[in-house]
Amino acid sequence: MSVVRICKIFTFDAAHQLTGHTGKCANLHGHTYTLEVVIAGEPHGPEHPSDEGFVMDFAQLKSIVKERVVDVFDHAFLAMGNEAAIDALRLSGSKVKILGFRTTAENMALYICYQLVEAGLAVYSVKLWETPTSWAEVHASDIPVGGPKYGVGGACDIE
Ligand SMILES: Nc1nc2c(c(=O)[nH]1)N=C([C@H](O)[C@H](O)COP(=O)(O)OP(=O)(O)OP(=O)(O)O)CN2
Ligand SMILES: [Zn+2]
Repeated sequence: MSVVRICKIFTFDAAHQLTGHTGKCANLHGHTYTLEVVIAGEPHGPEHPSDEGFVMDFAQLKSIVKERVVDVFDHAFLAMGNEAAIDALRLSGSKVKILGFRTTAENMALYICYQLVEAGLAVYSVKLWETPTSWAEVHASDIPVGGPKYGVGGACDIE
């Protein structure tokens, strides 16, 4: 049998702020993110009659990515943890997800990839489109055992 890669594509809307950035992204702003999740494996054989020919049922993949990532991030303020707006947003009842790292496309792709590996998926890669012209891609095989390193300046343990 041959290894085949399959992909499912998701979108979610979220706000973030790159505090300390010298450009426009230092402002609190939002994106409609597109997430491409690629799974690798050999298609099932006749011993799995329902899923024969599938690497993985797209419906099952959708359900896991939705629960672990999309539903967590959608319509949230994705925060490192030190943004001044957090308290006001929480007071107003807004959804805030503290990630503990600077919410660049690169760091978010690393985080998402690791979350999905931890969920038991045979992740090959994730690609996160932050805008229609900007994306970051992570190959699961490049993530160290124990999880991604986000950089000394990007870590934050504020909860
Ligand atoms: N390497 C990175 N650079 C930037 C990131 C990032 O996560 N990684 N993030 C931002 C901003 O958050 C925002 O995404 C702006 O990005 P940009 O591509 O510049 O957005 P535009 O709307 O200006 O895109 P155009 O297609 O060029 O109009 C900034 N940089
Ligand atoms: Zn942005």
